[in-house]
Amino acid sequence: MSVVELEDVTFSYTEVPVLEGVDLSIEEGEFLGLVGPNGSGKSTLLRIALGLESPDSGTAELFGEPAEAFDDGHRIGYVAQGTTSLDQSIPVTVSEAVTMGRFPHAGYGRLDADDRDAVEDAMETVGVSDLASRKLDELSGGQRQRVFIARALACEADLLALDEPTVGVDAESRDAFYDLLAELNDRGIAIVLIEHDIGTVTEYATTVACINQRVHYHGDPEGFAESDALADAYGAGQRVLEHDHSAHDHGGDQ
Ligand SMILES: Nc1ncnc2c1ncn2[C@@H]1O[C@H](COP(=O)(O)OP(=O)(O)OP(=O)(O)O)[C@@H](O)[C@H]1O
Repeated sequence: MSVVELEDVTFSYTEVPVLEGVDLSIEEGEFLGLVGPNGSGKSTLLRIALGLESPDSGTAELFGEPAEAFDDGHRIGYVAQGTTSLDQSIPVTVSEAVTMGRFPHAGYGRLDADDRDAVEDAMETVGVSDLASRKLDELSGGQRQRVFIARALACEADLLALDEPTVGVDAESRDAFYDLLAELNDRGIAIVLIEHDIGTVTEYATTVACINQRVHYHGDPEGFAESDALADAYGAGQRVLEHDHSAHDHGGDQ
């Protein structure tokens, strides 16, 4: 069973079509990098895949169920666009935020020792244990990002969906964050990542989809670098490949 399955999806907000005839799937254990120019429909596609928006025509399924009716929300960790650059006060500590992720497993009742262990393990995995009592608004964008991932881990999410998660995050934290994603993917968590830096996508993702209203490429990162999809989707002549992906394979074997 696919984690995500989109078939012939068409969508528009106004009379201008945003997505047309989009077929795309994410399989268990896959790390899909979703790229495309500004305004090409990436966030919209992700929102449709997660059941947050309904297609005008076509179908969207999550774990084999219609995405819109999917009610096992704890199986998905979604980090929406702009999450790192929150500027409002968030009077919640790191440990409270991660604990919230555990509530579905405790039936929204009292957390037992196993639940508390799961919360500790999740904070440990992403390296935020020493920040447990800090408030979210006292953290850097990169640290806050890790907390969102820890919450998804405490949830035992099967899919992490991340929409430009490292905007506003410094380069070092950014690399560490993507290394963490690769590690989680190696443990079997499916990942879909929207990211503008194509070098990062081809370095970390196991599959790449390039969209601009329709799917211009869907396949392995190596094939993407050699295909005409970049020029097709972005317009000829635009230089978007920034790194040599072949030098940075994270060792995933999907
Ligand atoms: N709520 C909305 N109402 C009307 N138009 C919208 C809305 N949200 C997005 N759009 C338009 O739909 C198109 C696709 O937007 P979307 O955010 O999906 O693209 P994107 O590829 O994620 O863009 P970016 O890379 O710039 O974040 C854009 O032209 C955008 O202006």
